[in-house]
Amino acid sequence: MAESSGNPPAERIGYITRVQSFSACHRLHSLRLSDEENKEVYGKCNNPYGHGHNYKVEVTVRGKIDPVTGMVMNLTDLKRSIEIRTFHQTFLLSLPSTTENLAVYIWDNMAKALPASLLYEIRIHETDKNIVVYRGE
Ligand SMILES: Nc1nc2c(c(=O)[nH]1)N=C([C@H](O)[C@H](O)COP(=O)(O)OP(=O)(O)OP(=O)(O)O)CN2
Ligand SMILES: [Zn+2]
Repeated sequence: MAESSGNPPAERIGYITRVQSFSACHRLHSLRLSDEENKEVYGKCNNPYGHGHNYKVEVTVRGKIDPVTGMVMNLTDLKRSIEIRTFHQTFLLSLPSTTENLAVYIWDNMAKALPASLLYEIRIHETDKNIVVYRGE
């Protein structure tokens, strides 16, 4: 890539994303609702036998593109952080296993693994049509 001469380039902000897939079975159920209320709220997804999804999780970090390395962060390091922090643990079932709660859970784990303020977004594809985004708010 050609480099221009003159003033140094302005600070550039980039977003980089690593995708991780996994399969899991779940049942939507809240311990704070009665059996009847659970059926009412979650419908077929409250079936006691559960059902499975092929989840696709996108972890996006946001940061300055280092002028020397050309990277926001090394994607190989991001990959390792995701593998270590996120998917070798069991999702706590004290909460309903919605994709929203899963996104918050993954956010909280990734926040422990990444440099402060880099983590930008967790995006989960529960199915091709159901997508949840969490940005730590
Ligand atoms: N706000 C949320 N709503 C629902 C969630 C969730 O995580 N957050 N999850 C589900 C279920 O997990 C369910 O598996 C999804 O059901 P559905 O949308 O019916 O998905 P299908 O693939 O069966 O739908 P098709 O459109 O027929 O392909 C429900 N709600
Ligand atoms: Zn489901």
